[in-house]
Amino acid sequence: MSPKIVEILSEEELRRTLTRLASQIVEKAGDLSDLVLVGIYTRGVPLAHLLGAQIEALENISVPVGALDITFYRDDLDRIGMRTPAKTKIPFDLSGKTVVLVDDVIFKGRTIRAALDAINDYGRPAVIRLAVLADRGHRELPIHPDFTGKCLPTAKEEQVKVYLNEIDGRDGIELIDRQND
Ligand SMILES: O=P(O)(O)OC[C@H]1O[C@H](OP(=O)(O)OP(=O)(O)O)[C@H](O)[C@@H]1O
Ligand SMILES: O=c1cc[nH]c(=O)[nH]1
Repeated sequence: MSPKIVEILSEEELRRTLTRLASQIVEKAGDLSDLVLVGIYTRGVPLAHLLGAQIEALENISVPVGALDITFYRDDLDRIGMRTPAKTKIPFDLSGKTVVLVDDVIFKGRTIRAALDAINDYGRPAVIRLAVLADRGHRELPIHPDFTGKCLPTAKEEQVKVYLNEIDGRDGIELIDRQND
């Protein structure tokens, strides 16, 4: 049987959600000249650029955007083995900055735990916040987003899939249930 797929956010809803997240970040970030966005590969990176563009449109200020590869900081690297080389691009010092980490989905929280570890290599930010497009619950660590696009109660075996035009050729979020697959 094919998996059951339910649309959670349409293209339009996803873009509207990004606009809201950008406004919330602006509202809470304090001095915008200290704000930097760091997207986590894979889809956190285009999301961080989209949020940066929205903030620029709202506030007429250019926010630095970096890209973080957390692969080497995962707590299961032994099990999954070495994958691709690090692609991190943070060509600015994070010391004293307000860093907003950006990812598409938060689930167990282990990716963000690794990201906090990785960020240490690029300076000591004044503050680190977390923005995600979808929070599907089931955390295994005490990590919670500060900015959430969509809170999505899910079953553990379901999958939340974010599609972004920049990578997937379309925008949207789907909930996928492979139980009867
Ligand atoms: O909270 P967690 O349980 O750590 O899960 C969340 C992470 O899982 C997905 O990444 P994935 O590892 O699938 O890699 P990808 O982004 O490169 O597809 C997602 O993009 C988050 O980064
Ligand atoms: O459902 C999930 C779980 C982790 N990461 C995702 O992108 N989706």
